Amino acid sequence: MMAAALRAAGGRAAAALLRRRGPGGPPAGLGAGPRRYRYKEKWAATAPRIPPTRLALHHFDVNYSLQLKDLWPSVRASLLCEQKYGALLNNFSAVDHVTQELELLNATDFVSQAPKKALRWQRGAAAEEAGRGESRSQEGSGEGRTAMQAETMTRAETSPPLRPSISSNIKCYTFPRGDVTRFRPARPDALGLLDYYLMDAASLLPVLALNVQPDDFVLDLCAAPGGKTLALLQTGICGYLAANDVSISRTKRLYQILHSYVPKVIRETVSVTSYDGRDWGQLQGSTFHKVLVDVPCTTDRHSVMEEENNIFHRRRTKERQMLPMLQLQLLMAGILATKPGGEVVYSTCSLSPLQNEYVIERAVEIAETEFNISIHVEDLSHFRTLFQDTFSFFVDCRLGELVLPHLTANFGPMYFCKLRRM
Ligand SMILES: C[S@@+](CC[C@H](N)C(=O)[O-])C[C@H]1O[C@@H](n2cnc3c(N)ncnc32)[C@H](O)[C@@H]1O
Repeated sequence: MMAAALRAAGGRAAAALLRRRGPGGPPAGLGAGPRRYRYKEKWAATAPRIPPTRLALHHFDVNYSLQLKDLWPSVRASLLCEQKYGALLNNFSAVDHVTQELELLNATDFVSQAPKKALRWQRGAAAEEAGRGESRSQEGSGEGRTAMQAETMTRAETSPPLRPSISSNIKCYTFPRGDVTRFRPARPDALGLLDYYLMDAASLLPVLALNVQPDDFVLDLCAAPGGKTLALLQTGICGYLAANDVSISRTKRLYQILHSYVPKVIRETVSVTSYDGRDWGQLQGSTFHKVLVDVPCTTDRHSVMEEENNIFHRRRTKERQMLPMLQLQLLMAGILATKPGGEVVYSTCSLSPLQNEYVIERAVEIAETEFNISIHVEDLSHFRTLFQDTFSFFVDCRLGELVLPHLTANFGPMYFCKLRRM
């Protein structure tokens, strides 16, 4: 029975996976253990339980090695190592000296650093261009050449900043590449509001991609436990913020986070609901300037590390297989909730193309054919330039951007893609 299951599960990789016995693994004897402990297939009443983390890893070995090729072994190792966090500063907290404290530890705000780095990048490109111009016009006077270079440099400095205009109000500190220092737990101020929120720093990228503008009506369709809702509130410019999540228990955690980080007057402006997000398009269609659709997914890092609440548990197979459908329905609802001209950011914390790019492609197609809505997939490739010092990006996405876990920058996975409703 086990041998048949192994064959069905995909042969060599599964066998290799099962040879190594990890914590909570199947009984000894599946692999190279002493002969007397070997599992006697014909005597066993039930097949040994393979832990969901092991099933997840096997599933990823089979699928992601095809997608990521040579990159997979290092991404795999990173998924199995301690992840890095970022400290999202709470602008509502009155704790003093947090930034000084973090900077003394050598942490930097990767959000505010990005435009500076982009400017340096633009200057570098301009200098290169000026250098090329110089070698083209050998005959120009020294003075003339300097003036031309200066003009090119000034143009670079005054040229519009790389899109998006990164919201300067969001501040998130991270330690440099290769530095695995941990942040201390958050501390309360005199009113009990915590000074920062620890989160996967890559989770901020979908919020930054949303590029909230003053007075925007914003919908966070799958909001709990609330890290991204909190980041949206840190911009301080939402005209109206609706935070929805179908799960009542997770919505309670969202309330707790709002309570721990946001003053009452601001909290009360957030509309928290527990609808099935798939119905939202019909409830409040064409209403929002910006919609975040941060869908349930295989949460790849969690799936290889935690047995509890693991979507690779055998009893959740059907639910897992149905995820791309649920994701598509949620994205469609998000598109329908957006005003014409408004924007949707879709995100997952999975590497799976089936949950990422295929969902986008299907949604664009369905919007066009069934709702007569044309969608433009926005280019976010400048994120790779802006944030290359902090995150490792996969360069081969067709649509959207994907942060790959890396041993020196162990954030993600995080896929995000921005759509404009025309
Ligand atoms: C990836 S989590 C969201 C994380 C959240 N955005 C954050 O940053 O903290 C996905 C969420 O989708 C919610 N969800 C699942 N199905 C849903 C549905 N049909 N409608 C709305 N929310 C749903 C889950 O309860 C879960 O909280």
